[in-house]
Amino acid sequence: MTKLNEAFKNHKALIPFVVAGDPDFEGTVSNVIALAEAGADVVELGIPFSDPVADGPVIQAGYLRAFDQGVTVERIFQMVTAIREQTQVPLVFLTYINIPFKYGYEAFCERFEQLNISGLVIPDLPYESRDELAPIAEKHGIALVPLITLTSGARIPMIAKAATGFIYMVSSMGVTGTRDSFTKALGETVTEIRRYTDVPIAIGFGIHTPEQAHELSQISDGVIVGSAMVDIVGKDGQNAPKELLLYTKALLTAIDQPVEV
Ligand SMILES: O=P(O)(O)OC[C@@H](O)[C@@H](O)c1c[nH]c2ccccc12
Repeated sequence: MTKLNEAFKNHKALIPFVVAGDPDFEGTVSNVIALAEAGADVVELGIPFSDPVADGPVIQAGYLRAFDQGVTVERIFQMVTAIREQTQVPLVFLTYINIPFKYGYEAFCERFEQLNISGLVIPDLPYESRDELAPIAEKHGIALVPLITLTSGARIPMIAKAATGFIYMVSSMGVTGTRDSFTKALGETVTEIRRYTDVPIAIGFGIHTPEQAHELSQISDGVIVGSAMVDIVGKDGQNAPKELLLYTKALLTAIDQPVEV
């Protein structure tokens, strides 16, 4: 938890997302190391799931490539062990609730703690259903990162007040995937969340150009970039680490730019 707070300290954070097991096990390890080397503040790793309701075509394709490699949760934990031999970059996992449910919440969170994984994002776990998992996550020092959408409305105070780690502000309606523009309502929602919590707010969904990363980091504490990263992995395969490094550096440079007046 503290590691995640530190990731946002004194600067805007960049959180790239890649799929665990894509293009293969060694490839994921190299990709995460490249992202950390480029300066990513946190890396978000997706556990492939068969029915990923919140994911668009690019990330679904990433999950399928990982399934082709025979990805399992156990194999992913081994992958993290290999990653941890080379980098202590804060890690957050994205997974659908069936995965930790089937593994067992206690055992799942225990593994997270052992592997120094800082947080968990679960898109199909509504705030109202978190009580079974939240105390176990907390006991193991894992932040259960809540998602707030443009339609969260009256539920914002309750979600924001209970948030730890950071808040995932979903930029737009629909599934993951790059977007060309963002609604002004986004800034208003971030301001609304701010009234209830000091926990950092990161915006994700749709961001792919350095300009967008810059623009959205100005109204938040950081940005999450997924589909654009997974697209690179899909296209460049074994060369992905180099491309991810360059792309991440370009995003970071844009985020660090002063605001134009
Ligand atoms: O792919 P995008 O549009 O850049 O969005 C981030 C996203 O990939 C990552 O955080 C994510 C992947 N799968 C998700 C499911 C739900 C919420 C978020 C996610």
